[in-house]
Order: sequence, then structure tokens, then C-alpha cells
Amino acid sequence: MKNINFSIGIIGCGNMGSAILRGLLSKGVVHAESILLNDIDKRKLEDLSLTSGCSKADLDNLVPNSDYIIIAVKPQDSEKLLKTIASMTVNHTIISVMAGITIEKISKIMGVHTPIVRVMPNMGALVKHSMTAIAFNQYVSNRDIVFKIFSSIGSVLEVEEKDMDAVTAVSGSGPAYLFYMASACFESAKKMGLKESVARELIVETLYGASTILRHEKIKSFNDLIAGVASKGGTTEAALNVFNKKGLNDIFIDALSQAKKRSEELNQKIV
Ligand SMILES: NC(=O)C1=CN([C@@H]2O[C@H](COP(=O)(O)OP(=O)(O)OC[C@H]3O[C@@H](n4cnc5c(N)ncnc54)[C@H](O)[C@@H]3O)[C@@H](O)[C@H]2O)C=CC1
Ligand SMILES: O=C(O)[C@@H]1CCC=N1
Repeated sequence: MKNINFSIGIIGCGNMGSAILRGLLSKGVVHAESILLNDIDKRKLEDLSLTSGCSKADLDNLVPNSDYIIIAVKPQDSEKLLKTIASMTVNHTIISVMAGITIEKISKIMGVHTPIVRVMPNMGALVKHSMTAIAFNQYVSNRDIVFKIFSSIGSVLEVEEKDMDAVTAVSGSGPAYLFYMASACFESAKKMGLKESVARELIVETLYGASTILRHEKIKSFNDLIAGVASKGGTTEAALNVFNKKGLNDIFIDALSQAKKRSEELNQKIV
């Protein structure tokens, strides 16, 4: 990817902030010298700075020297931080990856004309397979750069901001649902007497194969894909009958709607 001349500040270098950083560097979107890092956890910051070659910076150094500021702290930690950086920003583009916090809330603190991007990536970012949804306010002029930043960690999709809480429930939290399912299959495999190493290999490769099929067969319905596995009167059908009888579909609907509701609640917790 062609290197472009702009600078990025990342505030919050935990799971998501550091995954974005690695994507940016490995895809050559910006050089390490053009990225500044900030985190209240000094040890984490030191380690990441050493391994990435990016400088650490206090906020009063990071903000004036970054064109794009990525906020990757927990939503609950954001209000004080946003208030602190509000007085230092001029023409900066603020990119929030925080669950729940709306563009309206951020602009209330940062100023109404501030260019703001609300982004929802996911943990696929660790292996450059994030599904990242992006919503802009009207003041963002350089959308291409935002797409480039997040293309470095996987796929990107522009969405309407009103859909972001649902997106968060579906793809933001989504990897955890699949890990949960993997864990449930693992427990069940062990109960049936399989060795842990065997069970893990079976589950991991099965998920990998199934997600690869999903990607290749984008136009096939999910039900057709299920039908391709489940023979009439066979083993899969026996398992699916239990899912249906116990209402697993409704459990998913309930669970994801709780995740969406929580995203909305997080927004109520600031200003
Ligand atoms: N982990 C995930 O799968 C996803 C997370 N997100 C969002 O990304 C954000 C970060 O989540 P994670 O990386 O998982 O959390 P994390 O806890 O791993 O990282 C947050 C980092 O922010 C730092 N921090 C806290 N207050 C700070 C402050 N005032 N100034 C500077 N640094 C500060 C913490 O020390 C920590 O290193 C959250 O808002 C979350 O909603 C979005 C999509 C997926
Ligand atoms: O659980 C959370 O709140 C964050 C947002 C999506 C994934 N992790």
C-alpha cells in the first residue's frame, strides 16, 4: 500500500489500539515515525513503543502532532479524556472505536464542527481480518484516509451511524460468540472422551473451514448451507433438533438485543 504523508495518534494501546497499530505498520499505511502512542498504563506503553518503533507521547505532545487521533479507551474512561483533548484540537479528525459513544456525544465535548468518525472494528484485527464498520459526520473531508487506516486490519464497510449499536452487537462482539460456541463444543467433546488436543484441533479447523465456506458462498442462504451438512435422519439433524427444541435461535436474538441495549446504555453514561 502506498505510504501517505499524515500522522496518527493512538490513545489507548490495549487489545484494539495495539491491533490497529500493528495493521498500520505491517501494511505500510504510515511509517512508525508518524505514529504517536499514549496510554495511562506506562509499562504497556513502554513495551509497545519498543516493539513497534513508535514514540510514546503525552497528550499535549500527541494532539498537536497528529492529524488523526484514534480513541481506543473503554467508553467508561472516555469523558475526562475527551474533555482534556478538546482544548488542544484544531483541525484534527477524531476516530473513536468505542462501543456505544455517539458522534453527537463526542461533538458535544469536542465542538460541533469537529470531524468525527465512529468506527466498530472487531478482534479479527489481530489477524488482519477485522470486519470494521465506519460512520462519518459531515465534517470529515478525507474519508479515503480513514478507509485506508482500517483496511490495514481487514474489511471495511460504511454504515449509517444509527445502525452502530446493532453493528456492535453483531460484528463488534461477534468473535466472542464464536469463541463461546467453540468452548461449548470443546466441553462437550471432552465429555465424550476426546483428548483436549484432539478436541481443540477438530473444533478450530472446523470453524476455519466453515467460515471459509461462508466467505466463498456469499449468495447461498444460511439454511441451504445447513441443509448441505444435515442429512435426513442423520447426526447433524439430531443435534439441530435439540437446538431448535431448546430455542437456541431465540437465545441468540435475546443475547444480541442485550448487547445492542448495552451499547446504547454506554452512551448514556457520559455527559
Ligand atoms: N476488544 C474488542 O474486541 C473491541 C473493542 N472495541 C472498543 O475498543 C476500545 C478499547 O477496548 P480494548 O482495547 O478491548 O480495551 P483494553 O482495556 O485492552 O484497552 C484500553 C486501553 O486504554 C487505556 N486507557 C484507559 N484510560 C486511558 C486514558 N485516559 N488515557 C490513555 N489510555 C487510557 C488502558 O490502560 C488500556 O491499555 C473500547 O472502547 C471498546 O469498546 C471495539 C471493537 C472491538
Ligand atoms: O465488549 C465490548 O464492549 C467491546 C465492544 C465490542 C467488542 N468489545
